[in-house]
Amino acid sequence: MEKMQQIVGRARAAFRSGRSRPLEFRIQQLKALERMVQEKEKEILAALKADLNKSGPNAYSHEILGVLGELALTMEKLPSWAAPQPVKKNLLTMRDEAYIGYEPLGVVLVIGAWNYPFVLVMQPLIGAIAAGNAVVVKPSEVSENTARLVAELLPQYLDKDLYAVVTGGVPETTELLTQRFDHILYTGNTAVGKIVMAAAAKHLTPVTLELGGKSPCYIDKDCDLAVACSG
Ligand SMILES: NC(=O)c1ccc[n+]([C@@H]2O[C@H](COP(=O)([O-])OP(=O)(O)OC[C@H]3O[C@@H](n4cnc5c(N)ncnc54)[C@H](O)[C@@H]3O)[C@@H](O)[C@H]2O)c1
Ligand SMILES: CCCCCCCCCCCCC/C=C/C=O
Repeated sequence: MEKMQQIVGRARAAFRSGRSRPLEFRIQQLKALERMVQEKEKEILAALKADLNKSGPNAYSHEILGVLGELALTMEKLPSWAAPQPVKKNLLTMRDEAYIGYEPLGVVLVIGAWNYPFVLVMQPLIGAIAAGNAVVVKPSEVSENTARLVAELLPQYLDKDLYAVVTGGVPETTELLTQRFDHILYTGNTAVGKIVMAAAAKHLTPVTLELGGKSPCYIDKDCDLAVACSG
């Protein structure tokens, strides 16, 4: 418990320092992330091969291209996305300067799933950094090589206190979820989605849940029905 408290506490203290807020800082961190993906492409593809036997072209198109695309789009658009938006004045606000300003939430937790273990933690991480937050990333323990690589690489390229990685499975995630976050992004199955939402509710933390259970599935006649239906 104390370990998770320390990790989240360190991220919160770093967030409170205010250094994640300036646009230049966010873009610099996103550039560093882009450099990480480009420089460590071979290691990322090797981890995906070891975990899931993904071929190079499949892993590159599904897990690397999307991350590089998200980074490029975010770095290009961030100045306009983050800019204050003017709003129409009314009787109550006619003497005021009226605009919508976008504020970071604080400390965001990203929990990834095993099937796209790199892209599913990187894309939410990109959004959270772009919005000026501190982030705790918890990759899926099922894809252990990718999880280990993410934990090894992120501190080499990003601000170590603002952006932390926690590895581990159910016990570690359960412990992590006792902490207060300002937003939680979870990808995975629906049953665990309910656990995440219940833990978040204790702190009135908003959640974004990318759940399963809605994908069409074709089972051919030569499949073992017991195995195919066991999930
Ligand atoms: N909607 C989407 O974008 C999307 C994308 C990818 C996967 N999925 C869905 O995700 C599902 C696969 O995910 P999974 O759940 O098998 O992945 P998983 O086993 O990797 O678990 C996901 C995460 O939940 C954590 N976790 C597991 N049990 C927990 C518990 N009891 N308490 C707290 N945390 C726990 C794991 O540590 C992991 O980080 C599939 O149904 C798939 O369709 C959805
Ligand atoms: C040759 C180009 C092919 C591009 C294919 C891109 C496909 C992107 C898929 C991303 C998957 C995101 C993870 C979703 C998992 C759901 O379970």
